[in-house]
Amino acid sequence: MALKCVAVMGWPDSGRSIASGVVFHGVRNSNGEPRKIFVSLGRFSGPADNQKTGKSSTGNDVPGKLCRNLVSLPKPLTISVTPNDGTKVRISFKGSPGSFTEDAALKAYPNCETIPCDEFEEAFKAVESWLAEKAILPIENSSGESIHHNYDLLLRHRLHIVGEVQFVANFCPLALPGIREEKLKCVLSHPQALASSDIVLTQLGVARENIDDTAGAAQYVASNGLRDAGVVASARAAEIYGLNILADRIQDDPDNITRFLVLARDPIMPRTDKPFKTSIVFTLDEGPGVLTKALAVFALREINLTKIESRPQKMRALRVVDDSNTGRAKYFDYLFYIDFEASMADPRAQNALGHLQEFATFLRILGCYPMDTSL
Ligand SMILES: O=C(O)C(=O)Cc1ccccc1
Repeated sequence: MALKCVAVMGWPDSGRSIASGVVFHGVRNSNGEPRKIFVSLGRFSGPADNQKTGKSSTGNDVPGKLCRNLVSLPKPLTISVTPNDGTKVRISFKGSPGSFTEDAALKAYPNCETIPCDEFEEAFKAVESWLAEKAILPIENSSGESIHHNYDLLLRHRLHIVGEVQFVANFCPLALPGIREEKLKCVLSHPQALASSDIVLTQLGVARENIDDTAGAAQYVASNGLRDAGVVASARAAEIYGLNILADRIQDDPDNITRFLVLARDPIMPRTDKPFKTSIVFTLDEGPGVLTKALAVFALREINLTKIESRPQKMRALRVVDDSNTGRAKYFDYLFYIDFEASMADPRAQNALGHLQEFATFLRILGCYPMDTSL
């Protein structure tokens, strides 16, 4: 099997983006048809540079006054690249202003304009429709929980992973000014924030109510003047919605890290001068030892795996959109998501994926991006 790499560049002067990418040819499927792994594809970059949404965290459509000045700004990781025309990079995220996801966006892109969305799907669509240049979404945390829904969205959409952000969320109990923690009967927050703050919340003896957005919970308590309800949210949420910070870092594990992915319409060019990670998803035929064989393609080349996730697909069709954007219904027994520590510019990674493709029934590279080594 010959593995050929082709770098494709084109149309820089025509108002279109440079189509840059790496195509791996030479593999045939069981019907003898050629198959290829397509890493990336150029896109039209013209329209919508001045488009704005009505909903911007910097546009301040948010009620509440500043209350305390206890905000610890996240340490910059700065993947940050400001667009050439001097405008701020627009980053969509699910949640309200003051959420931890927005904190993560500001860590990586300190000067960005964040675009709050009601759902993860909307954050993807904001990028696809040019309302945002990037989306950011949580994917897993160091307690071992993965956000499975977001894995499904990665596959259903054709955005590329262009970065990761590792972020230690500082969970703070918040309440209306003048309310002491003994007065609280219940605490509202994202299930992950509630679960991670179990020891302190148990000591407080409060009921817990799940809301899928910590900052949204803060906004709710503030705007409804709830005197017997607190929230677990960020110090920035306290500032935005005019709540008091009752304590700091109440998480059971002070080092619990949440990992976020940054997505964009175009992939970034893989490099080898700094540590890169690659994320892939694939399916295998059923049979004894096939997963071992799949993992061996990395072990043989001494490529470290940082994540493996499997998602059963027995019960429902999944609409898969590949880079050619020809969506079709597919039924898989299992999807395997793997992150490995190598750049696609590294021949070891190219050979490993060429090898994997010899027996994988589906393979897509979700992105190749610099590792966040800031923590
Ligand atoms: O609700 C938020 O603030 C989020 O951004 C989701 C989340 C919740 C807890 C930890 C990390 C991200």
